[in-house]
Amino acid sequence: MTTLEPVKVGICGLGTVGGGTFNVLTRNADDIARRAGRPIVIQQVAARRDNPACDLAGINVTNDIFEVVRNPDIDVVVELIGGYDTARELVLEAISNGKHVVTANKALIAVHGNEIFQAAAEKGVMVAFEAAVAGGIPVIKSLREGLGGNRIQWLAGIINGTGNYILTHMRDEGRDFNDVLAEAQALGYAEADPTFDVEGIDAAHKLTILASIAYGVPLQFEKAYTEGISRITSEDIEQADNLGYVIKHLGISCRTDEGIELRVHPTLIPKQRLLANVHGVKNAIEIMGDAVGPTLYYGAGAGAEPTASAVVADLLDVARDMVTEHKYRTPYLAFSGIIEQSDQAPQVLPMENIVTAYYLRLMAVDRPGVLARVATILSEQGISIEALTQKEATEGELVPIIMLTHRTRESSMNEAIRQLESLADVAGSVTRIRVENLDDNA
Ligand SMILES: NC(=O)C1=CN([C@@H]2O[C@H](COP(=O)(O)OP(=O)(O)OC[C@H]3O[C@@H](n4cnc5c(N)ncnc54)[C@H](O)[C@@H]3O)[C@@H](O)[C@H]2O)C=CC1
Ligand SMILES: N[C@@H](CC=O)C(=O)O
Ligand code: NA
Repeated sequence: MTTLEPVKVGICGLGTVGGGTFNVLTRNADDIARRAGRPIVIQQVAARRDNPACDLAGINVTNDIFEVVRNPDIDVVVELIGGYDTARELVLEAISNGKHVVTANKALIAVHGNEIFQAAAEKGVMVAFEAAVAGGIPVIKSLREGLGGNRIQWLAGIINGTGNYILTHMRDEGRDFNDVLAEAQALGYAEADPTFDVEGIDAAHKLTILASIAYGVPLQFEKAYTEGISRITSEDIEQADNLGYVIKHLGISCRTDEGIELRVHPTLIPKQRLLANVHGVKNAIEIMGDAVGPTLYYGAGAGAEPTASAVVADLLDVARDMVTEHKYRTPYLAFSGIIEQSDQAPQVLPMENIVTAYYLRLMAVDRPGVLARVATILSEQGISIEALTQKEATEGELVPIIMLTHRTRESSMNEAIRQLESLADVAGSVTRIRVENLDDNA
């Protein structure tokens, strides 16, 4: 029996995830070595400053991340600095130096992934990114390998831990948005720029990656529809609750006859659905395959060691597959030749073409005929109302009118909202929240 050489790893970035990865790799070294069939050793760490959670005694530490990708003794570069530009440069140089790459950087993969995978394929190296989607949940591996026999019909998930943490604490404790966001930042959940979390950009990065793996299409982040949670009010949370729904921030991607839906937005989910009961930093993704039916993946979507769990699992895969010829390895995005055949791929649908149900809240002057005028506008756009509530008001006061509609096309709803907002009876803008209406009966 031949004994394999240790796999030598260089970690770039020693923040939340870098520190977690260092500690998990060190603490569980024996089990990891037995699983990989050889030790996985930390050869070098690049950090701008110490991480108090890590004991770096005896470790080769540099403050130059590029020293790691140029270090001839390193087999695998672990990119945990985050961001687009320097990370892209670092990863492309690592690849060009023949090193395998593990990254947790969804922004990098969603935006520069096509270029990175092309370069990696030419060089015959692996790029693994399990931590990039839903932190510790092994959803990339499940979708890419575990569901490999299925035609994927849709997937929907809570894929931003910070956003879910904020919505959960606002709803359960009536706390202020900014106060809960500061707490999520202190816990290490948020992105360096937290607008990525609250405006849905981070979730759109992750959805882009999942959709590409699900349907075998190139990464197309620029076509994702992105709406965040910053405009969700406690009034809407309460109204949704009265109607039997919970508001969650969902990433949804469906395969339709017209193309692929790729959308991230706040969504009303019926309280009894599993996704409605995912709280705090937890993430969950429901995936519908034609053979398996619905499956659900649940766990911590952010945090040092949950995310490190995924980084280390990737290192194990890389360690095992280093001895396999590149053409026999699992393709980066599950399907072979995605980027080469991009002109034949199904198109991402413009948002105006999607069909869904809606929650609408408008503030109206309480005078005779207002409901009839609202109903006429909706009916002229072919939109039928499933439920309507109007609160009692005293003379001249603005009252909320809350409606749930049946499924309709987004373009019709855009036109109806435009007309509603121009009514003299309606004050301000109309709040629209889409209602989850995915069919999970396989
Ligand atoms: N925090 C989390 O729960 C999760 C984060 N991620 C991703 O993991 C990556 C890292 O995120 P965090 O650890 O949260 O960020 P962080 O900000 O805690 O850590 C990044 C570290 O990289 C260092 N760094 C940045 N540029 C550097 C450079 N040029 N040279 C040397 N050091 C440099 C920073 O000083 C910092 O210590 C990001 O891509 C993020 O999106 C993914 C899943 C979960
Ligand atoms: N900021 C992200 C971190 C994990 O991807 C999140 O909150 O989900
Ligand atoms: Na993951």
